[in-house]
Order: sequence, then C-alpha cells, then structure tokens
Amino acid sequence: MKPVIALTKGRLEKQFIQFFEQMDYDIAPLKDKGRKLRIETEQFSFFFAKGPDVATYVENGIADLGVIGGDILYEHQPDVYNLFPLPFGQCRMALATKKDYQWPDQKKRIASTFTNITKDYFKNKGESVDIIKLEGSVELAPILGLADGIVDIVETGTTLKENGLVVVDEFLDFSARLIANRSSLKLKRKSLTPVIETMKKGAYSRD
Ligand SMILES: Nc1ncnc2c1ncn2[C@@H]1O[C@H](COP(=O)(O)OP(=O)(O)OP(=O)(O)O)[C@@H](O)[C@H]1O
Ligand SMILES: O=P(O)(O)OC[C@H]1O[C@H](OP(=O)(O)OP(=O)(O)O)[C@H](O)[C@@H]1O
Repeated sequence: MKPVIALTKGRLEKQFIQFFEQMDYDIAPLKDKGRKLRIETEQFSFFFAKGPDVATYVENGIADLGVIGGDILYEHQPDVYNLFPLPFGQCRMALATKKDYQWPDQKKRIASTFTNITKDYFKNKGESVDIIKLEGSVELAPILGLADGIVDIVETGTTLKENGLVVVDEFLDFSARLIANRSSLKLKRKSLTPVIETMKKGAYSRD
C-alpha cells in the first residue's frame, strides 16, 4: 500500500509541491491536477482538503501523513504526531487594530478565525474579551465596527497595512508542519520512514 498524504489546499499545497519537487519524487501529476481532489503518483496517494480537515483525516487514519499550518495545530490540537516544521508557510499570529485606535474601557470585542488561540492569548493576559468568530477577511471587522481588534495571521503585513490596521502584539511564530497518524507510524513504519526521512533532510538542509 502506498503512503497516503493529505495536503492543505491553496498556498501550502503550492509550496509543498515546490519543496517536494527538490526531492527525487515524481510530482508531475500534482502539478497538473486541475480540480481533482485525489492524485496518485508512482509512490504516493495524495488528497487535498482545508487545513482543519487535513488534521481530521490524519487523526482518523485516512491519511498517514499530512501537511498543515502550525496555526491549525494550535487551534484544533488534533491527536496526531507533530513530526517537524517544514520550510514554508512561515507566519505569525498577531493582535491588530485600527491605527490610532482608542481601545474601549469596557470588555473588548475581538474578531478571529482562531477562537481558541484568541481565548488562550487573552486568558494568559488575565483579560476577559468577547470573541466573534469569522471565516475570513477578518481585517474588515475593526474597519466596519464589528470588533475592536482582530487576532489573525500576518506574513508580510501587507493586508493589515492596506486596510489601515497596525499590529499591537505578535505572539506566535509558526510554519507548515508534517503530521502523522499515530497508528500508521507503527504499522506502516517501513513504507513511511523513507519519505519522512527524505522530507526531514530536505527541511533541515536549507538555510
Ligand atoms: N499570508 C500567509 N502567508 C503564509 N502562510 C499563510 C498565510 N495565510 C495563511 N497561511 C498558512 O496557510 C494555511 C492555509 O491558508 P490558506 O489561506 O491557503 O487557506 P484558508 O485559510 O483555508 O483560506 P482560503 O479560504 O482563502 O483558501 C494556513 O493554515 C496558514 O498556516
Ligand atoms: O501579512 P500578509 O502577507 O498580508 O498575509 C496575511 C493575510 O493572509 C491570510 O489571509 P488569506 O489570504 O488566507 O485570506 P482570508 O482572509 O480569506 O483568510 C491572513 O488571514 C491575512 O489576511
């Protein structure tokens, strides 16, 4: 049985393909996949899903290995082996708000896709806030008056800047991660070890 690898759709998938290409694997079918959600290569079975779903598929043993953002691991805490960081998808988690914003004296309203990360961040500060869950374009919330601030991913800072927001605090650094199903690592050790070791070598042989 070929190892099954779940990839996070979108930017991480593209960066993974570039990373994997540097190793001696046949990745042509991945590059030319169109709208297909499953791709077979000579050595692997790949499928593509949203980050939190990749974690769910790996946790349940549908995929042996998965590539997800570190943000998803922090937010969803799936029961998987967190093998090692991959050399792409580097970002930070930040609290941000409007430039020159006067925070209210009463309970703050914070919008985020990452409600658990937001809850932990404010809990550690000993502050109680109202958290508003959004699915994307979180930067709109302070601008439109839905929230006082946001907790979101920052990479280049362009999205914040172009929307008149500024970072108040940066508190988590992360990158993409390789994760594995706990039983697969034991039962399929022979077929998984070579690819895990190859990816590890690829990840650590860089600057
Ligand atoms: N600006 C960014 N730069 C680098 N990595 C990012 C950035 N935004 C998100 N990521 C990482 O990529 C992963 C997937 O994010 P991506 O934006 O591709 O999918 P998404 O969050 O499901 O958004 P969408 O619904 O727009 O596809 C995130 O979990 C995070 O680890
Ligand atoms: O610092 P930057 O380089 O500008 O990147 C940060 C932006 O990237 C992500 O959004 P994404 O593009 O995934 O869109 P989304 O708002 O729909 O999640 C994130 O949520 C920020 O909005």
